[in-house]
Amino acid sequence: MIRDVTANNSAELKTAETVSSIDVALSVHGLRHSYGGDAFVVDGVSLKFPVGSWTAVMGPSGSGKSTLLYCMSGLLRPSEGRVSCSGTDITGLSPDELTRFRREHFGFVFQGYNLLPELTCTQNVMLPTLFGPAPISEAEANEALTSVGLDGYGDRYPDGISGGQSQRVAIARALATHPDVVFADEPTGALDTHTTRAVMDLFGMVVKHGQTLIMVTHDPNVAACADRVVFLVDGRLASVHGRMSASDIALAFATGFASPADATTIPDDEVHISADSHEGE
Ligand SMILES: Nc1ncnc2c1ncn2[C@@H]1O[C@H](COP(=O)(O)OP(=O)(O)OP(=O)(O)O)[C@@H](O)[C@H]1O
Repeated sequence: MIRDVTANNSAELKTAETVSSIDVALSVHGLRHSYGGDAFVVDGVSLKFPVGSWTAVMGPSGSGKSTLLYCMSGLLRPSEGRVSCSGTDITGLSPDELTRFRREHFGFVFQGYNLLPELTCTQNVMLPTLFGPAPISEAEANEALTSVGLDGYGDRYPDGISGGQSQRVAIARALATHPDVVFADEPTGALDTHTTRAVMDLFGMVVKHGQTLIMVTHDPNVAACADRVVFLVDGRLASVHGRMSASDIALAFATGFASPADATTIPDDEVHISADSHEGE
């Protein structure tokens, strides 16, 4: 059953608390983005992401998922609205400040891995930190590779490893600086089912360690691993759910995202999430 994350019956309230009463890693208010002209591809999104939560952003092709992710992560400056992280409104930062902030607080995992072929796996993990104030050592990069199951792969080059291993290098690179928030855009889009499962297990570990994960995906099985599923339609929040099964997610797609009886559209700031969503994992 799709769980209504704003359900107001008492049983639900016992296991849920408002995000406003727990630590928030990232907060987005009134986000709108246009690539030019009057059309907003992200149109008035407000959400809060609790520390240590895992959110899947889903919706039809072209609904603005990637644009939302890029605006939230400071890769794209939104046309309107605020994005706050650790008490900083990142939409108010200068380009240099924003680059620094991203480097210190955010990690990124993309479908295409974005590994440089001329560099070894270790060097790829180290690379983003080399331009900042706290470059990581070779040993730290290798430790990050070990944490994603790639012990001994440091000297290999990207063209000598599989797609799944490449994605794990990309995840090691994203995690090496211990970012507060990891943004992932279709992180399993190019992976087979087995490797997808391994990447989801890794993400589960990341979240258990208190990092916050925000992931765009088309895959109901992948989204079913998240604590919360957010559906975007035409740049707007269609509905926000707690943990969903893959079949309920598929049903939501089939019925237009908000039709299932207990799905809900969340008002601006009042997003509820299960307080015990990682228990028993
Ligand atoms: N750089 C850009 N310039 C102009 N329009 C863009 C740009 N990037 C995306 N768009 C448009 O913005 C809309 C939303 O795109 P976006 O990639 O955010 O959607 P999406 O939901 O992630 O799509 P998909 O699931 O197909 O990846 C689309 O109509 C797209 O064509």
